[in-house]
Amino acid sequence: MTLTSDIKPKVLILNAPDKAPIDSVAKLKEMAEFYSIEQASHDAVAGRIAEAVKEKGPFVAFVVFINWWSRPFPWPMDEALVGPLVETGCKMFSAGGAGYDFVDVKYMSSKGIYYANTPKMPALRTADSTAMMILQALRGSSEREADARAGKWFDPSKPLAKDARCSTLGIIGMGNIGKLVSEHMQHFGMKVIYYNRNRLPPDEEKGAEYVSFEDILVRSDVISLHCPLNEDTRHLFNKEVFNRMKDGIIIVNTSRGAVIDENALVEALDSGKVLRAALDVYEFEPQIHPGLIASKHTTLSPHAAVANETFERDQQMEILLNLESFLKTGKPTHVVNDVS
Ligand SMILES: O=C(O)C(=O)CO
Repeated sequence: MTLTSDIKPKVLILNAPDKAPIDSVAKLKEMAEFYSIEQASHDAVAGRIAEAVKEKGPFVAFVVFINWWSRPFPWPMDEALVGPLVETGCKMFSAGGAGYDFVDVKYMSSKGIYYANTPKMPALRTADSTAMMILQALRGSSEREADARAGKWFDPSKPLAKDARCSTLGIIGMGNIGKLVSEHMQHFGMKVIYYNRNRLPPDEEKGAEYVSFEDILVRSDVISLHCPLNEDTRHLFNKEVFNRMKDGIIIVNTSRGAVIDENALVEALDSGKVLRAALDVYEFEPQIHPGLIASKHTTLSPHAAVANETFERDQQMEILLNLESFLKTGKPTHVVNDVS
């Protein structure tokens, strides 16, 4: 579908793209008429959408410039939220983030609507943070820092830092982020093995070895998660799976918290089966399991792996590119469901 007509199509936005360069917004304002609503809870935003559709609709697209620092989020993006847009012919939704576990993509596909994500913005930022977290966990930096702050000098009776050059990194999920983490950690001398739904073409493996899920469990010294959260990956790491891993494994997660059963992880940390965990994401955000907070063997950050000075600008620009492509060609740049 190409949107060519003298009447400008209407686009509903949630929050303003306040960090994107003015000219990239101005360009789009020439192509479409924008109406905005503000971030709030799911039910409040559902009401605002229904009202906007009634008073200003119909809209061809709905794009969300989420404010990451402000709760509540309006998720899930489901029929109850966007139904009035769908019923009045909206054809494209987009929000920030590589992940889209908060979106009912099945519902959108059944209605022939695109959902477009922003896979480029988080890739390098998350991979950089993951590399830092792998090194922190290998070195036990949280324990050392806690000692230093408590006025204790180096305690060699505590497990010493593991040497990256003698360690194997198992990556679960070899998409954009997994590939960058593999390259980063090979620079530190780690052997990298990976598990993915499908093996990568050889020229994309770049030194990483494709292995079975079982091999990841028994061969890795560190496992880093980079898979999406879906029905197949929810609690992929549970008590039974932790038991099949090497003793003293290190777990790093910058993907989605619910890929791990947090109760099982806390138990595995307490028993020493898991030596350390470095986590950016949690099963019930923004809550962090008290057992993870209490453990001396965790390095924790509040879903901040992507968050640097430029990420909001780049994320907003990626959403605007999705919108621009949709307005020009009828199809956004990064579709997760190709309904064309
Ligand atoms: O890109 C995503 O999906 C994120 O969660 C950013 O941290």
